[in-house]
Amino acid sequence: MSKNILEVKDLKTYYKTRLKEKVFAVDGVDFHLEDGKTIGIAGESGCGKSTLALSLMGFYFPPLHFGSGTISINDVDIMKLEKEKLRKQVLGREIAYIPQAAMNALNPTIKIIQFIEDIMKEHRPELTKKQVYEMAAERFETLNLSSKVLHSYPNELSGGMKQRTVIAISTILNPKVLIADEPTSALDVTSQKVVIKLLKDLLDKKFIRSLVFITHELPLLYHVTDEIMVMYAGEIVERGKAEDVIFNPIHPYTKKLMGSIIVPESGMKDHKLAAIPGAPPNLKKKIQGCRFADRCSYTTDECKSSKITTTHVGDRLYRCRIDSDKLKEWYANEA
Ligand SMILES: Nc1ncnc2c1ncn2[C@@H]1O[C@H](COP(=O)(O)OP(=O)(O)OP(=O)(O)O)[C@@H](O)[C@H]1O
Repeated sequence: MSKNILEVKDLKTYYKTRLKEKVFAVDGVDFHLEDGKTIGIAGESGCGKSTLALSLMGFYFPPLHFGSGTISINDVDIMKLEKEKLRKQVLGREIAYIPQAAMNALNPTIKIIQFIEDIMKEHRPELTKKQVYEMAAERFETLNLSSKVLHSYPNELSGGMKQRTVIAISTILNPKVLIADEPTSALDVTSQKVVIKLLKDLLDKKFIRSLVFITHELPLLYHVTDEIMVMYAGEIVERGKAEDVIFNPIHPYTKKLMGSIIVPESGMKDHKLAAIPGAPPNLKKKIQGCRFADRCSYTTDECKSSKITTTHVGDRLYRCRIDSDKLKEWYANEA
């Protein structure tokens, strides 16, 4: 087994609102990512995916606060690092993050090359402007992006090209892990495919070693990541090999999530679409029992009152008190 590049233990992070209320957005998350592996994080809007990504990067700026737990990147506990060390030694170099809608946040008055020059000034000050340009041009060409893009302003680029450019800039220091938050949303299908191809190229060419891909479109991950974690209401409710989670879900939430999404895969064309009834719980309140209980078809009184733990079945885990064989039997009877 290879070493964990990312390891998170019982992580709890929360937002403090202006009314001083706490929103427990990441509530006891455990996970690890092996060096060289890719993982997807899926779940409905508001289940805590982006907050988990921010938390992994140590971006604790109000209203987001660290509660408890540990986050280790390449064996370094980032919560024990000074802010300056974290910024200079870990962020960008060990781990890079592309936030949601990053392509729209590029300063429109700055040429693409200048974003790269700014990164290099901080991390590779020994390089001349010419060397930075040559290095950037080579990287862009290797990734099938014209080096002409370096002379462009962000607004001169199409949406898809802007997103590929953001990804190329964010990975210029060859970080070990890239966390990409919804990198394909708001793009047309062709651009989505090109962005996914770029992420695969980055992995193949070893510019990055591991990838965390966040999306609300669970089936998309089938083509992208080795494994999938499903998040619901601040918790990880299921994890397993991408194919298993998509085609053979255990947790009733994963099952419902798959049932609510259009799946272009062959063999799944006949599946009936159904929205998940109700809404996720209010994360301002401490929740007793299963967080999905109010929306689940199989809920019993015990689900609402008992402490729900994580069950491991081989390399699969799920957070439901009902036995996986029983759940599968019910799903088969319903099909
Ligand atoms: N700045 C904030 N202040 C207070 N609560 C917040 C803030 N940002 C997010 N939240 C809350 O934290 C919870 C998790 O939100 P988060 O954005 O992490 O979910 P998500 O799964 O990434 O959703 P999306 O796919 O829409 O980005 C939600 O209940 C959300 O309302």
